[in-house]
Amino acid sequence: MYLDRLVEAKREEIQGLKRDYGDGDRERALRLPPVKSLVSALTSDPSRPGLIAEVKPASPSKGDIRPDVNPAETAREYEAGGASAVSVLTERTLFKGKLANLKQVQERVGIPVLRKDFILEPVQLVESRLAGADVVLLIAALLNEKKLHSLVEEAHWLGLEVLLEVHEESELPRALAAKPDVLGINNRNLHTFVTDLAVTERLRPRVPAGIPVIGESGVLSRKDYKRLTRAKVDGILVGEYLMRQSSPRKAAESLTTGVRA
Ligand SMILES: O=P(O)(O)OC[C@@H](O)[C@@H](O)c1c[nH]c2ccccc12
Repeated sequence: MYLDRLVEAKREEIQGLKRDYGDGDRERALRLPPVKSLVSALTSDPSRPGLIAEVKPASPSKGDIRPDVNPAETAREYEAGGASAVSVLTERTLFKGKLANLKQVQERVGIPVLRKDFILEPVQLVESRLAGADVVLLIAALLNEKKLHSLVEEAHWLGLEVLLEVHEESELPRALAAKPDVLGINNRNLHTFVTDLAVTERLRPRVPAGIPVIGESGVLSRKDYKRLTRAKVDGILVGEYLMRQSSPRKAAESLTTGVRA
């Protein structure tokens, strides 16, 4: 299964990181200026969800989407098109991302930047902060309760915000108990790749007030975007659809304008 292989490859990468990164790097990360808040970006206009637009060169289910994409240019276009935040895939093998894309994007946009990768160990949080992330993704299905808590805590120490992603209702209590900043409901089943917007519709009402919620994956049209808007989410994360349009700015604009909750 691809996810197992991916996690295994990450574990090897983490061994390398543990050799390369030391206390000095963590100290350096702790001294960085504050991040740009995704929570603020998503809650500033309660009348509509914020668009989180993703730089996604490829994916395990679709193969190449836009492997030659210029991440910084695309992110600037997303911002000009009204996006509230940018998500940058940094996973190399299946998503054809790289860590350097994060910094390039962060240096060119004024909106928060999310690092999308498979984070399993605290050293990856230091790496993320130093590479320019404002927010990191954690995936509930990959982390036990103890790991989840310690990663959220360390992320907060480092000044990062945390987007914690769930797909199953059974993951919700554990996810909320970890006190992430934003809860993501992934419409894509990570094992079968099947996307179903009904996942957000089903889980959204199960989340208590007080934490911003975003619907992720499977938005392939303005109609889909409107459907998730009706599910009363604070943000909507869109990757593939935006990457396939010739103008990322116009594509972002077409999703964000005239859509009201
Ligand atoms: O391209 P889509 O269907 O619009 O999906 C974007 C985003 O939600 C998806 O890339 C994603 C959601 N959770 C993830 C976890 C790892 C890698 C990727 C993801």
